[in-house]
Amino acid sequence: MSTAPFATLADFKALLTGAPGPDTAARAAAEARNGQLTKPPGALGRLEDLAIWYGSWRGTGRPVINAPQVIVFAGNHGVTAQGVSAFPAEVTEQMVLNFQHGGAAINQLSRTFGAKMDVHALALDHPTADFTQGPAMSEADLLAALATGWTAVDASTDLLVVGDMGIGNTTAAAAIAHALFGGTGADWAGRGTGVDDAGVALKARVVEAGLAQNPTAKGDGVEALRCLGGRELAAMAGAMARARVERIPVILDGFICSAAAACLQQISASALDHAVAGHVSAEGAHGAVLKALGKEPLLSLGMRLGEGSGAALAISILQGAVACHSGMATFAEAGVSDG
Ligand SMILES: O=C(O)c1ccc[n+]([C@@H]2O[C@H](COP(=O)([O-])O)[C@@H](O)[C@H]2O)c1
Ligand SMILES: Cc1cc2nc[nH]c2cc1C
Repeated sequence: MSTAPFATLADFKALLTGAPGPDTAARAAAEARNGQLTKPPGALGRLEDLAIWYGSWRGTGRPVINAPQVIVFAGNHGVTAQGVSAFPAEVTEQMVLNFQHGGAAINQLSRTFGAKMDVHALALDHPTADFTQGPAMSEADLLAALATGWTAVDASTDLLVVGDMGIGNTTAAAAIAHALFGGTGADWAGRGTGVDDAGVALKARVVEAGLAQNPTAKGDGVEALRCLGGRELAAMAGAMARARVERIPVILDGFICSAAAACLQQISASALDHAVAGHVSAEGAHGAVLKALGKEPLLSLGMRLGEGSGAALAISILQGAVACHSGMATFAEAGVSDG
């Protein structure tokens, strides 16, 4: 799709709110099949739920995963002027080149699990405004970034991972979490790329200053994304929304991806029904965000890289779940006594 089917934020919200749910007949068929497979009931644990969930979104009781897509979105953040990251802002662009040359972790993980990987750099020469001074983005900026995400999703994709690259974006994600879930700045500020205790305390103050400067962001997913987010967060939200509308299952990545997802969930309570949490990252507040989203992470490996890396690793879990569900023999087929 070359152009997004929304021209206004109201259109975007309406698309998300009106998105179709999973296929209940496919779900019933998948559940029935799961009950006949050559294993004790429930013996594959959460893999069974995953396969049934996946089939319900793909509209089949016996699904396959043929075309996973990983999309990495990159953006620059004006809030880096506050000294909130352990790395300089130019690393964002340098890492984009690394992605394009195949040298990043996400390149290796995407290839390992057979996912197509795309990279979208969003106006890196024009960082968003420092949100301690005013809104990070205008409505036009937000719409453009949402549209970039929306159109980046291949129509043929059957499993989506969205990743982020943006020096300073753990501060943006913390500010979004503060806006949507309350608490204090310290509840959401973490080490990001590796700031020390003084750096975390500074981030907490910056997060609180951001919400004080942008009161419309409080409790409002669209305004939180516009005022406190960044272009890559908005593009991730746009891609996840497209996937929701097209019934493409999504694996959520870390703290930044989850903050973008939280904005969608605030807009529509069912906006993340097509998503599972790939992992819980080492960023201190990620677990609390996942809890607020009602998502139990598949993996907990101490990762805090972003790029979609934790979610890409979790593609393998879903592939395993779907392979068992769709490839195993039934008791009748295999001539195994079913007790
Ligand atoms: O995904 C996560 O949970 C995560 C946690 C910590 C850091 N990151 C990555 O590190 C960058 C942001 O860190 P920072 O310290 O610059 O805010 C950005 O490129 C993220 O992808 C990502
Ligand atoms: C080197 C580097 C790689 C990254 N990948 C995602 N965020 C990152 C941040 C840094 C600093």
